[in-house]
Amino acid sequence: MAIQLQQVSYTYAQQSLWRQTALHGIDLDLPRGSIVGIAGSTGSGKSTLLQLFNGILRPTQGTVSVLDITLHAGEKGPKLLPLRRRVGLVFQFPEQQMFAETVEKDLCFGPLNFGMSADEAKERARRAMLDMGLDLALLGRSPFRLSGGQMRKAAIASVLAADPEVIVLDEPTASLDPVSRTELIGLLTRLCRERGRTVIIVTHRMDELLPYADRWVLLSEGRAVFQGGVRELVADPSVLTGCGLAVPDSLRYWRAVADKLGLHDEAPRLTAEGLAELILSRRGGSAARAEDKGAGHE
Ligand SMILES: Nc1ncnc2c1ncn2[C@@H]1O[C@H](COP(=O)(O)OP(=O)(O)OP(=O)(O)O)[C@@H](O)[C@H]1O
Repeated sequence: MAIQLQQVSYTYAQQSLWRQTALHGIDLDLPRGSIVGIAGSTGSGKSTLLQLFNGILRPTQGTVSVLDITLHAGEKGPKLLPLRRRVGLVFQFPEQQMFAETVEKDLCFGPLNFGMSADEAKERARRAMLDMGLDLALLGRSPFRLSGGQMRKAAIASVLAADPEVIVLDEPTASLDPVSRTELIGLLTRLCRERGRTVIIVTHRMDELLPYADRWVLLSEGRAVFQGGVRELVADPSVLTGCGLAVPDSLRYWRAVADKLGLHDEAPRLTAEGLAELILSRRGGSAARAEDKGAGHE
């Protein structure tokens, strides 16, 4: 497993009279080399949960195991640097993680801190910028003189530059244009499928991640009310509405088609292209005629 939580609770402001318990008794198993989507309504505890994964927050109860590092409630110890080296976290608000004078210094910070040479760090920074589709001319600019979308991309690039084994992202596509959103999900999918990285994404846009996620965790009022694959979500979308989420369009379309064509045992097709291909293949002759017509126009 990449990440395991056993009976984890987290309470903010433990020293004061006012306490807010954001997470209650969470058990989680997130497999290595998978893409995991985390969803839940506002205030359900998603950002708090992510911050437990790289030790920014320590559990107030229970145990968090990340790769081979285990953090127990109340424990203080020298485990944070190795953990942060292996688990990169992209914050919900990118300005919370950009702090250096220039974008380049920001992107080099992780690689240098983890022992790379200056040249290696600069090369990593350059590659991460290109992966994120950012102009290299921005390397010399202050992160605070970037547009919202550029800053989000630079914040993601600063995590990718350190090449962590587990990449955790809090609403990474917010403030990105539709093309950049698709490209980012594509890049993260490749990092998972081709390089074995574990990718964990909090999202309010389930539709864009549904075709790629291996597993979903749904949170409601600080509790993990669902853990499973897309087939389970398709079978019972009421788990979504039960925690205040709308059923994503792609799930609704798939259910409508599967009901009509009696395809309940098929793997859900959650992209427009996948669904269209399936419908056409079921219509057989009509599909062939449509192709013939298309060829006739060439
Ligand atoms: N620093 C903090 N101090 C006290 N309470 C906090 C703090 N941060 C979050 N909370 C509370 O913890 C609960 C969970 O917050 P969290 O930010 O984890 O939710 P979320 O699911 O990420 O929400 P959103 O979708 O709005 O980003 C909320 O009730 C919130 O008010």
